[in-house]
Amino acid sequence: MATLFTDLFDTPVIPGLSSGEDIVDREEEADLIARIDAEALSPFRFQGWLGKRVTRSFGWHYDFDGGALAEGEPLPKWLLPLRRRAASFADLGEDTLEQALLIRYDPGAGIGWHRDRPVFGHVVGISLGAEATMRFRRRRPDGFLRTSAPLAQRSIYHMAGEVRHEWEHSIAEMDETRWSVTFRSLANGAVPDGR
Ligand SMILES: O=C(O)CCC(=O)C(=O)O
Ligand SMILES: [Fe+2]
Repeated sequence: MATLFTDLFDTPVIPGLSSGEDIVDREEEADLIARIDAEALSPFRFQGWLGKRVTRSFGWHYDFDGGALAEGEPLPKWLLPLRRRAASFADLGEDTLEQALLIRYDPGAGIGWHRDRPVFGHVVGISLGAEATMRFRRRRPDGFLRTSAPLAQRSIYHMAGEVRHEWEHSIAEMDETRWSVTFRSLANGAVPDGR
């Protein structure tokens, strides 16, 4: 199946990265955006800095200030049908996507270079509102290998394997508002009591 992230020969641009278009329709998109905006979103905190994007997580909360994973509030009911679709797209059991992160990027907000925390496993993201470009880079002895992929409105992506663990990703500041919902599984051993 050809996806946004495949080349002419249907090879993923980066192994482990796949995407699909129109995972929700326009009406569902408008409803999800209203639901996200109705949640108490707060500026992303990182080691004392406040980011421009606003976020809220459910299921598990990774505290970037303290560097710890903590159990959070359960996923709200309105997110469950979207999680079901995300899990089906990524061929995962829906219960394995234990964390949900809501983000709103107001104009001028983006997300800097990072790899998602190792306590998480699969990352499945849904893009709402303005289209963005996700940039990818991987360090090589002689510099960075770079590529990018469009995050179309109402599309979904899945990061696992190489793209998830070997590459960093970022989104440049945008002029228009974008919302995303990302679902994550936990990595094996992320929770000390072994559950
Ligand atoms: O907004 C997105 O789709 C990506 C967010 C992201 O990279 C993250 O939360 O780690
Ligand atoms: Fe990320």
